[in-house]
Amino acid sequence: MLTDLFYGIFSRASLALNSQNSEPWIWALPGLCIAYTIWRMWSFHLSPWMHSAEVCEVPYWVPFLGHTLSLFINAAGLINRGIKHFRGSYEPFSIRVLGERLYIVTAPDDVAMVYNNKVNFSWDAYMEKLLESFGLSELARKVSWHKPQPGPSEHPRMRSMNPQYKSLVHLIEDIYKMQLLPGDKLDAMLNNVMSRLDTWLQWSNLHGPFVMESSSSARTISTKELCAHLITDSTTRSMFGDLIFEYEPEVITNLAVFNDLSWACVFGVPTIFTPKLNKARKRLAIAVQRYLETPAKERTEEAWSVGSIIEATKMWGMDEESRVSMLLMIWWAAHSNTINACFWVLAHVIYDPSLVAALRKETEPAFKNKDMDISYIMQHCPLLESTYLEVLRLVDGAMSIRRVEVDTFLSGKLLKAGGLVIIPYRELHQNPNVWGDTTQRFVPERFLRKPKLSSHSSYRPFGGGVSYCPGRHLAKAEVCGFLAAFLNRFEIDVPLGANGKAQRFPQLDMTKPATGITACVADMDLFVSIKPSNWAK
Ligand code: HEM
Repeated sequence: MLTDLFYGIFSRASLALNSQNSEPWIWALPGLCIAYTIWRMWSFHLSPWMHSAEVCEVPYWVPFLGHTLSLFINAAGLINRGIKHFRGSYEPFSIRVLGERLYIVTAPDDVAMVYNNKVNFSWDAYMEKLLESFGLSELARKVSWHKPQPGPSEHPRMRSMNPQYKSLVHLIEDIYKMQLLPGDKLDAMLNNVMSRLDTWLQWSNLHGPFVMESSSSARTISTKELCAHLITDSTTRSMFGDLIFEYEPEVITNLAVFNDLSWACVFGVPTIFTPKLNKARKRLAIAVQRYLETPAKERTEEAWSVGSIIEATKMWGMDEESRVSMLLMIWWAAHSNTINACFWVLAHVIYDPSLVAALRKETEPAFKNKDMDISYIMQHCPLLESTYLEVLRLVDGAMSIRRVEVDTFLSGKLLKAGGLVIIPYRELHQNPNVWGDTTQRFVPERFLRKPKLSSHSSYRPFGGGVSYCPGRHLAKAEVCGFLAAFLNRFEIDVPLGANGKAQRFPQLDMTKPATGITACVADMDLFVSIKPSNWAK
């Protein structure tokens, strides 16, 4: 009824505004004001009061547009505003983006329920969006969700490769889990990546575009470039071998551009606005295309998962362009977050000399031989692990997305079928009810003092439920191994900046929607001066 009244007043006012006669203006403006006031009263006061079981919406000024701009300009600020608007109750609330309602879930128990109930809250809808954003054709996406049936016409390899006859998307997820969850296949990949990182982090090998200045005894390093270069190189070679670098010598530069701008791809920004991203993507796609055309027997260094995914996409009859897009997506997932994690862990540690000393002491036994002992680092370095978990808590700006399949109550509030649920990690990781009054501070020993926090429902750097990151073990080895080797092999100093003042601690770039660990502001970096440590010379 109120809606009818609102539209009645609104259409009379619009008619008046469109009229040639100037007199109706006198009527039109107050009419519009009244209509607008009624709409605000109804939407944000009366309706929530009358329908108390429904999820309340954060007020906004412009109908339809709602919070669209705020979401893209400062998602964390918007969600924080929502939490404050509902007086820190952490009950589910909603925001409006281009006319659609998005449910924001931040209370630890609600988060656990969304992740655990994969029937009511589906991950597949978001995966479908991701496949589209990465460039899979409509037909390829249809093919990817198709569940094959056993029978005489099935591909001869189907039964051995896909004994449960899952859809291609779910088969690829399984392949990734087999590669990355603890077992022989993870060991093979982890040893491959770590031995490359170990080799890079020797004084005699540490040359590249990340070296800003160099003398025989010291080098100035851009840590941002260093992390990007070493992690991309080691991860990429462990996946595709050296062959991909023959097909595209500028792999590292193009992947850096792709990573920086991947948010635009994930959020479906039209390609006309992203020429730099398109160019980098095209170069990488050509390299992957050539890789796909290379016979399997010549792709001798590839990871088991890469070979399996290439075979599976062929078996499903996916078109070539979509196969390339699928591999690009997997390649991106394998290194983009790890680069940023490495950078932030390094930055937080280097600014704290007593932590540098403590971590050196703790990790030193892993370097008593020439090669780094990664199992020692993974199993016997609790302060390093705690530091890593604490940095992830502070810098992870990603969100999990699920679609509500069936009307479901969370904390007494009704989430309607068809709506999208967003779980924003930053807000989970800053919740003062969980993290106390030091929530904003870097406390390296936090997880050492309270180990249970790492499995708390409000700590989700790797997501949860069906999409719980299978790469978390590899990521931990890469970041912790990288840091331990850097601290043990080099004496490190933070020189003054170009302006003669102390370098500012790098800032998180909160102006772009994050797809994982938040990147550093584009024109900030952390330059360190390094010398070989005495024993490593
Ligand atoms: C610090 C580093 C990393 C972080 C913070 C991270 C974070 C995440 C998160 C939050 C998700 C779940 C997304 C969601 O629920 O919407 C995810 C999924 C995934 N991650 Fe990671 N990740 C990291 C490293 C890696 C690495 C090294 C690999 C592979 C080598 C990897 C492979 C994947 C894959 C394949 C998925 C999708 C899982 C699925 O569809 O079931 N990640 N990651």
